[in-house]
Amino acid sequence: MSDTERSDDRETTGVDRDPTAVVESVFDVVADAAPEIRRALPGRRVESGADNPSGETVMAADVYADDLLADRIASVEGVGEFASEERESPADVGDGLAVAIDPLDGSSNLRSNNAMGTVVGVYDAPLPASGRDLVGAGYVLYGPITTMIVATEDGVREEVVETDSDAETTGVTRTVVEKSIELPDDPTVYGFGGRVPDWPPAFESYAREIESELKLRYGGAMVGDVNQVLTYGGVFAYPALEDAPNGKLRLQFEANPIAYIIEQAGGAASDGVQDILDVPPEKVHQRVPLHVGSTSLIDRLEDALA
Ligand SMILES: O=P(O)(O)OC[C@H]1O[C@](O)(COP(=O)(O)O)[C@@H](O)[C@@H]1O
Ligand SMILES: [Mg+2]
Ligand SMILES: [Mg+2]
Repeated sequence: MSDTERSDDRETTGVDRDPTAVVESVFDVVADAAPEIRRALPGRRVESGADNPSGETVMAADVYADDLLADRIASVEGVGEFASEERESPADVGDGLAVAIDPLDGSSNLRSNNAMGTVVGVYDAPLPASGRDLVGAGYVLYGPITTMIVATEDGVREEVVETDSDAETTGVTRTVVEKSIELPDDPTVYGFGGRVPDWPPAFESYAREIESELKLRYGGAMVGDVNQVLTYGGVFAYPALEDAPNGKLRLQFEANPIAYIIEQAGGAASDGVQDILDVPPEKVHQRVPLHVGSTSLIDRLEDALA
């Protein structure tokens, strides 16, 4: 397990309630909302007409998931700040920890009916925060089965999330199916985002080596692609591109939570030079190149990009 200790000179949120309980309450909210979000998808595979703060098209399902989670997370005792990929600025919602979400990750997969997810990071610091301030992170994967990966300082677990009734908010059952996930020793899969002609030459050379060793698994939703790496070992990247040196994914909502999860499972995460968790937070919607997976493959990536 990697060292995710925070240094003492950074600002904390000064949360009153036991932070561990707050984190689990946030996970409860996200898990309880998952079946509702899943049920809401069929009629919301269309554009909402708005762009988000990153300048991307917002789908109707993005709006639905964002509204639902914003209200419920803001009501959790011990949550003081709420931010979303879909909202310009963080909202002050009381005293306590800061929660950052990607309400629907991979929503361009709605039309083609492929995997999507919900990502959440809980920080003990005002946003934008360092990944070292994360006290928990997780994601829901809306695949053939709805699963949730939850990471805390105690490790990483996988739950299956099910409903046993058609009721809107009742009947959600969570079953832990993996108590302590560790990346497998022998990596087998890789998935890299962006168009190949847009990759910087050093990344392309690395990719050529990796594709001769591992099997390609790329589905266009970070959560789905990262879950393949968590399950089988390997490497996922949305790298720097020639015309987008910071890549596509957002530090607060996507890269930090995923890096925390993968590192707690014994893997590594890098922006190409340094651990993602050490990337200085500058803006809420800041983008960062993301490379995560088996430690040996991330070490090689950093050597290749040096
Ligand atoms: O369509 P591309 O360029 O392959 O990008 C896919 C990447 O963009 C994302 O969809 C961005 O996330 P959002 O859907 O939350 O904006 C990631 O899930 C995924 O890794
Ligand atoms: Mg996303
Ligand atoms: Mg999203």
